[in-house]
Amino acid sequence: MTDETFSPVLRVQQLCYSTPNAQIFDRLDLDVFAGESVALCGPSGTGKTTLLSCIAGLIRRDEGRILVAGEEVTRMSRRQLAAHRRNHIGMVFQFGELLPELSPMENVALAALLAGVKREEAYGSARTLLSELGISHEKTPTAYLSGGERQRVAVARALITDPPLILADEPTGALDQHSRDVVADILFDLPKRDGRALLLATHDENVAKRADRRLDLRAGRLTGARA
Ligand SMILES: Nc1ncnc2c1ncn2[C@@H]1O[C@H](COP(=O)(O)OP(=O)(O)OP(=O)(O)O)[C@@H](O)[C@H]1O
Repeated sequence: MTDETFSPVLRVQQLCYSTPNAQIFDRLDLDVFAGESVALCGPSGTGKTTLLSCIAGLIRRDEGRILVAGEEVTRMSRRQLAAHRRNHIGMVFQFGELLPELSPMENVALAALLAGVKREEAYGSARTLLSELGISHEKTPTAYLSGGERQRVAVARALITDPPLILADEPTGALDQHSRDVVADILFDLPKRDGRALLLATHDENVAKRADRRLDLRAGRLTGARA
């Protein structure tokens, strides 16, 4: 086995970030490996969304390094970051943010088209993924879908570029119990099935306990571990 086998998909080293009002991260470290799910917990306002945003390169950190799939995103230009993100990071948010006037198929295929995939292949992969996730409303604008359906479309969109890292921010927060279980099943299956790394921020203890490890964000650092 090479060293690469043991390299984390996500490595955060000595991350520091402050807003004008508060220090959000104080030399925070985090590794997430292929095939592993990690729940990111902690009280409201401690910086879970901010951490996911720093990892995705949507917010520039003050100090520290972030590596995704072995590449240091904290050194990339905006353009490099956008390209790297499209191919290496899939993101799922609380309300399954989609383009409401577009169908599930269009929303999902668009992510692939933006990543440079050819039209036929993009639509073919979108159809396969949507069918795997049980979405049959190929032509209905996503505005008319239920919360659970939208969230499953959002998962399909996150997966279409086959990213090694999935970031999920309260992905089940807006759902009823049944949809919550369905979406959690799909997300926690990803590391096991495809060897992806999953980092999921949640307030829901039932969701958090399904992760391989649970980390709590407090006072700018991560604590706690469960194998
Ligand atoms: N652009 C900004 N300018 C100033 N403060 C900000 C900004 N973005 C976030 N914050 C502050 O940073 C802190 C962390 O916010 P964040 O949304 O990351 O917390 P969170 O742990 O995800 O909270 P929740 O669990 O409620 O979603 C909060 O105090 C928030 O008000």
